[in-house]
Amino acid sequence: MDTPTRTKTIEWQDPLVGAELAKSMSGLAFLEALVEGRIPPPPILALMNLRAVSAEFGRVEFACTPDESHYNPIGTVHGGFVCTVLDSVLGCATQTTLPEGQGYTSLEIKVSYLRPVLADTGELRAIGVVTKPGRRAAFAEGRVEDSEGRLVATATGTLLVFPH
Ligand SMILES: CC(C)(COP(=O)(O)OP(=O)(O)OC[C@H]1O[C@@H](n2cnc3c(N)ncnc32)[C@H](O)[C@@H]1OP(=O)(O)O)[C@@H](O)C(=O)NCCC(=O)NCCSC(=O)Cc1ccccc1
Repeated sequence: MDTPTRTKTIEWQDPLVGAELAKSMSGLAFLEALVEGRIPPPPILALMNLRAVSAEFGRVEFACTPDESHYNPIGTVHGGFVCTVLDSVLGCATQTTLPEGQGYTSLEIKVSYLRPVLADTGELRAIGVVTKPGRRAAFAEGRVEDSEGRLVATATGTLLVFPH
């Protein structure tokens, strides 16, 4: 079938610069620097129109604007997009609780998709909160809301904490 091709251009910076800087900063200092644009944002943020809005100990807020390029074959934004947003805020909320020298990675995430996201949904707000920080495991929860404050998705997750 001959349908018109649509394109978009993504620009990003070397992701290893920020990853290296993270090793010599507390997690909160790193997230504050990301919010204030003092470190190069990881490429996934550009790919997903995602940005870090605020960070405090145990809590982060991100914003993103999905578009048609994020669609699945059933005419809505792919569930993996919303899951990735939630994985990001759960991870970054956990990072804010970590001292310098501690790293983390996601172990598992459970997402509930409450409302579909469409190309005209507009900006989404994602909030991640640490339910319980830990020396070895952290537990976090998150939610995504649309611009009218309607709940779009929720998640809970577990993260592994380890020395860099
Ligand atoms: C439909 C349901 C699952 C259940 O809804 P119900 O139990 O009936 O609850 P309720 O009546 O309270 O409605 C609540 C809200 O639900 C929406 N809505 C409901 N019915 C329709 C409808 N007929 N048409 C359109 N929208 C409908 C509507 O916004 C409504 O809000 P409102 O009250 O108007 O403000 C809903 O929770 C939902 O859409 N979740 C998101 C799922 C999702 O996006 N998953 C990820 C994408 S899948 C993927 O990517 C995987 C894949 C990959 C590759 C290839 C293939 C697949």
